[in-house]
Amino acid sequence: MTYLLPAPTARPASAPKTAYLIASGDLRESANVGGWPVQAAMEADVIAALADLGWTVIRAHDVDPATGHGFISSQRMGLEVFKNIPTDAPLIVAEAVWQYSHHVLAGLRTHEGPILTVANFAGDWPGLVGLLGLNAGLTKMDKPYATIWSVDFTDDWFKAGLKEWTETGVITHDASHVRALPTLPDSPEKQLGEALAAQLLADKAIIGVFDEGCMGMYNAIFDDELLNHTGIYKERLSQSALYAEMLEVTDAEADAAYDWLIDAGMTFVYGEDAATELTREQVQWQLKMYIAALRISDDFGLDAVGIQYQQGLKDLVPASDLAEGILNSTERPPVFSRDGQRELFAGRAFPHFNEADEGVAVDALVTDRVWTAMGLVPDNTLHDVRWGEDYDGQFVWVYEISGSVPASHLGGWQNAQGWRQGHVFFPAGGATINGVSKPGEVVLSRVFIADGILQADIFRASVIELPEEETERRKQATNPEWPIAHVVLHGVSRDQFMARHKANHAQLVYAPDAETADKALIAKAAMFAGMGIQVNLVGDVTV
Ligand SMILES: C[C@H](O)[C@@H](O)[C@@H](O)C(=O)CO
Repeated sequence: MTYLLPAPTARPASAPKTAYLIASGDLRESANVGGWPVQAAMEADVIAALADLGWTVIRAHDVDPATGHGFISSQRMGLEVFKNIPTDAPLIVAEAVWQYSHHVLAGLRTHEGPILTVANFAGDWPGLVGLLGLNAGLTKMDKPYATIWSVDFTDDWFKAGLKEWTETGVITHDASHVRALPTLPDSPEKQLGEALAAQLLADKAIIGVFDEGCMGMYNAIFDDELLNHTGIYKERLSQSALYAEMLEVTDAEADAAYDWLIDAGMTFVYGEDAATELTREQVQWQLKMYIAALRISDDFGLDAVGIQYQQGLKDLVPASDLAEGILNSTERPPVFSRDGQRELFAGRAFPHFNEADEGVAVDALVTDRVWTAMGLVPDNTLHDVRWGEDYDGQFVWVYEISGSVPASHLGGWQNAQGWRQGHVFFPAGGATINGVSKPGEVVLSRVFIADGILQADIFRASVIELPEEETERRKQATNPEWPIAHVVLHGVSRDQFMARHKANHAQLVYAPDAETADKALIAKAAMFAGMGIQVNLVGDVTV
């Protein structure tokens, strides 16, 4: 018997001083088309910088005349593109937009040549967010890569880094700001963190995930075999069930939640045209989602919940952000059981992890428990690490999540404005919780997978106030409909942060003052460590 054996795919041979370039994109064609001009300009800059070093760049996939953009827009397309790349060729992944990492991770996993990820340090599209998400995915996969970024690709730091990559396949970054958590001296905070960890390990907790794997964020999927050792288990839920539950919520119940928000001072910027403007009907669906999410959380005895939204639900109902920000707020409209007899999770925030990011789930749950036990307001949120620039001699980050923060971060519901989500990302609209995060002392963190284990980076920062014109400039330079925080990291430079951070998100929680923030950080670090998570202190941290 003879069988017809598949012939191995013929790939081109690599050539000296020649790199291939690919660009991972969004699944939403509106975002790919919108972001393409910025991507094309960035790629030209990168190619010019390599030409100065005597290198040639071959783009491994063309601009598609049908769509008008040159992004890899699905995992399948990624597989096809990789068939045209020599397995040992130097490979550049260039990103000026938010991208779905899984479009390219399959190809990158088996690529044998040196890999460089590069982004423009710019705010107009979430390219830095995309870069950080991709790097975190590669880190989780244990795949070596080099990474770099630049405002205009002409600065000496960028040029030196690029040269190093062409010569060695790596780029060395300064990691002197990171240290392992030392043995903590005994303190009430250490004891609290350890006791909370022991309780979690013994009694266990459940995070409810409405559809895992949002927007290609491989880094945000935590394998059960790693997660369960921390005491946390997943309840896998379907967004279809959430939608079905939303249909059961009455208008009167959603109206009551709306009236609560209005009484608390929230305002909404309404228009007429639902295709591009916010309508009361969109908000009604968002409030039904809020109520439905809490009812399902009650049904399953959840300790935290995450809604993916961005695939599936985005074509069905308005954005999840309003519901998410309300859930993460201690002060929120009451929600009752279906029979109206019991108020659900009364008097407390219910931790929600946006974009079903399971690193955020672990962090939100821990933060909620530590801050609550210390008598502090536990309201916490993820932010996209979006961009930043110097202001008045210090680097001020733009932390900006795509739609929601707890209202307390804005100083209260009276400072929260519902703006319509942009139609490029959110066709069905819905209100954001827009505003400017109040100045104050914060603890930042990120739980991530590296070296095959769960790790947590934990660091201190201040949210500062900037003049109104500067805030407005930063909002207009990014997405003005999204809430912004002006973040100054303690003892961490821009490039140290970019090189080290292994996620597109960072978790942020306030403390009333610096001393309390330092103490709460210790309790949080002790709890993470007690859960078996490797803790790293980043920047100036007092322990
Ligand atoms: C709408 C956009 O895709 C955003 O959702 C994206 O930038 C992220 O939030 C990624 O974390």
